[in-house]
Amino acid sequence: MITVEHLAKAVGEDKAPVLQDIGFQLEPGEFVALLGPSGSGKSTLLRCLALREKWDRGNFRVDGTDIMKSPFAGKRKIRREWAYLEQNAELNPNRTALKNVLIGQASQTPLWRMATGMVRSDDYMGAMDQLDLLGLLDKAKLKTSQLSGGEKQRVAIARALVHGAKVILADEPVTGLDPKTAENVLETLRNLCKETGLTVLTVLPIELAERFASRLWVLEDGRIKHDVKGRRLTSQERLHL
Ligand SMILES: Nc1ncnc2c1ncn2[C@@H]1O[C@H](COP(=O)(O)OP(=O)(O)OP(=O)(O)O)[C@@H](O)[C@H]1O
Repeated sequence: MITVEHLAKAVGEDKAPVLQDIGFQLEPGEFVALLGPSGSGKSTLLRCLALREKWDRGNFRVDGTDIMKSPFAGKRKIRREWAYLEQNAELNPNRTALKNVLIGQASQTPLWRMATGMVRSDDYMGAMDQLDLLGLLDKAKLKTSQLSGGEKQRVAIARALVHGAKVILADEPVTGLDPKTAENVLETLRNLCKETGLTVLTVLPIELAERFASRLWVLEDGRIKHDVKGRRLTSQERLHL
């Protein structure tokens, strides 16, 4: 269970308030789409939850751990168990897609493994399975510098899944993908949410959000103005989107 209360964040030199009072509870297995006009704070919210931004205020509890009050254990938990996927996936361009998936992110992998690139042979099959699931089997041996933006994003998702992420925070993961590939990626994530209890928070276009997410949040004035489960948005709720 993830609980956030009164999250506030101001940005820039003039300290413009972007997030003013964000609060929610999330159960394992939820697939949340963040919606809202440009500049409404969707990326800022994901970055705050990934602890890539310092919070100005707010309470944050994950599975009973108070993240703010136990900075060391709390932050380690988030860095190990949560994956944050930026709009431009952070991958090693000189290594293949497969190696990127196997080696993992700096926060999830022992240093010696990052440095040497050594992996256990039994990890190999799992990585190939995940690349296959995301439609990347034929790209596994290519360096990620040779992949498109969408392919890199899917490698980053495969990497998060292989390393057992419990929560994925993904900023516009299907932007730039062709419609069929985008649907495949979102269907994979949706199935993982249902079958494994993975939690996903992501920024998506509204059409895809309504088809794939189990919960829709509309951000406005620094708050979650609408929190909708199991249905589409009404015309009133989508007024400013
Ligand atoms: N580091 C920063 N310095 C100054 N302003 C910032 C910073 N980060 C974000 N902002 C501003 O905060 C506001 C919210 O930005 P954010 O990227 O979170 O919005 P968004 O809803 O994700 O927008 P979009 O849909 O266009 O990606 C914007 O006005 C943005 O310019």
